[in-house]
Amino acid sequence: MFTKAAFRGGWTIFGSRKCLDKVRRQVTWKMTALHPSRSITVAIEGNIGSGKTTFLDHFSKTKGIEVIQEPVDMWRNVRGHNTLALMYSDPKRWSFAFQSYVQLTMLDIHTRKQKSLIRMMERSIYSAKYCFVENMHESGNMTDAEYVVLTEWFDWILANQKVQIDLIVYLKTSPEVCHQRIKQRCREEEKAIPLDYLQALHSAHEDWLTHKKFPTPAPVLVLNGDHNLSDMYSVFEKNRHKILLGQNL
Ligand SMILES: Nc1ncnc2c1ncn2[C@@H]1O[C@H](COP(=O)(O)OP(=O)(O)O)[C@@H](O)[C@H]1O
Ligand SMILES: Nc1nc2c(ncn2[C@H]2C[C@H](O)[C@@H](COP(=O)(O)O)O2)c(=O)[nH]1
Repeated sequence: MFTKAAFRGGWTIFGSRKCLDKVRRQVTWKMTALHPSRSITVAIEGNIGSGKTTFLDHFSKTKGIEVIQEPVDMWRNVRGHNTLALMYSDPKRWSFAFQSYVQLTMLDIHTRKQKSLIRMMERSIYSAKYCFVENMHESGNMTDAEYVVLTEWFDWILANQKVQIDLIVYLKTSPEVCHQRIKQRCREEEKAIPLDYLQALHSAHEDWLTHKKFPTPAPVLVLNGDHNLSDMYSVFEKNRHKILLGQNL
């Protein structure tokens, strides 16, 4: 560590005041880099099977980070009804009901009291609307009337509730890789997910996060999610300071 003398007599040890100021800036930046001055929320976005849970598991080991995974188990058991399975089995019939409940559960997460300085949440109310609801409406699985009712709810929530996020980490994983990983994970309800559904969801994420077809509520940090597991951990660590500062440096 730098001693007080070093700072006081900077010119003697560092050769010049300019050099000392540079060192001071670097030390200050390093010291704040892992401890933002206010609470921040980071949303991990990406296709099904893109590696979001793996990302969250990795950072859950860091002290001072609160991790909230997607409430999939709540969607699988709404007072005894598995709405996730219903949606996959008959999307035309169940997309609206399922997305209504997704929107409610995500709102609940966004508005929960934050337990740590840094909160990392799997997906957000934004991707539910801008990716999944858009895809269901475009694919004809949601009627115009259902779409506008969900949009009215969404617009009211944004106008009346605190659902802000400070950084979006976008795990950009190719649909083909997601498809392989979903098979590997073999979640019962997802066994029949076709590649073209993942391709449509990839386009929806790209439309939102890359082409900005819809507002992005925070800076977007794009990480290539196609690497193998050990390389992904290196990618996570290489970007740790950007992720924990809650901004795309
Ligand atoms: N980089 C990777 N390489 C190989 N398998 C991975 C990688 N990341 C995740 N997986 C595996 O793929 C499946 C889906 O990963 P997961 O993190 O659950 O994705 P998501 O939460 O985005 O759906 C899991 O079985 C997980 O162990
Ligand atoms: N139709 C929607 N499905 C959603 C939404 N959010 C998540 N999901 C599905 C996709 C997966 O089958 C499962 C968990 O997602 P992972 O990406 O974590 O595997 O839930 C949504 O808003 N609409």
